Amino acid sequence: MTRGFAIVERFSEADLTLPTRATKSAAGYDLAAATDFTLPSIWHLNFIKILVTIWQQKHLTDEAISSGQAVLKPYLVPTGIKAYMNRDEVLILANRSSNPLKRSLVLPNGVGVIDADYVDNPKNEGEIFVQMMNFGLKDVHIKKGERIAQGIFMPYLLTDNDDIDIKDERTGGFGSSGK
Ligand SMILES: O=c1ccn([C@H]2C[C@H](O)[C@@H](COP(=O)(O)OP(=O)(O)OP(=O)(O)O)O2)c(=O)[nH]1
Ligand SMILES: [Mg+2]
Repeated sequence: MTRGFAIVERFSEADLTLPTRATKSAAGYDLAAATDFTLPSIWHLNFIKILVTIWQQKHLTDEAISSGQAVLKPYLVPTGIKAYMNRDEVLILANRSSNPLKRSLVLPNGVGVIDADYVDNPKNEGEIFVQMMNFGLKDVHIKKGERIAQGIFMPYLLTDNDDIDIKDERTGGFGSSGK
């Protein structure tokens, strides 16, 4: 087994399909949403929410923001998919170029980096989530099975003095290795 995709346990009964490439020379494997998912427009803040946001900017601690208490935050769209690969490879998650153009959907992290040691981690089995924000005026309703991003497998290189004795094992994602 060199590299590939598998469905995570919690979606084993959900009839998901594994990512595929759309054309002969497409670099990216298209990843789809595992469930229906609504991405609210970032502009849909009513007056109260605007006040709350201003208040939060002043008073929320970093911990509260990272635990999801901020009003303006990215959403994590589940894919129900994990990716396995060789240790010296990485899956780069990129937006589909049609997403910003047609649906105002942006990946706030620019690209997602799916590490080889993310797969089967004890916290979420290595499920890939796509971070998204909707900069359009209307809410966007994503349907289960709709393609939302693409994953490109690539080799990565190490520096001369790389510390090959790193013993830390990945326990999750999204800040699991500390700040
Ligand atoms: O768009 C993304 C980006 C990352 N991940 C997962 C896979 C990746 O291996 C892990 C950690 O990502 P990264 O190293 O970019 O984030 P971090 O903030 O440094 O978290 P950590 O401390 O867990 O490394 O989170 C996703 O599912 N989707
Ligand atoms: Mg990291």
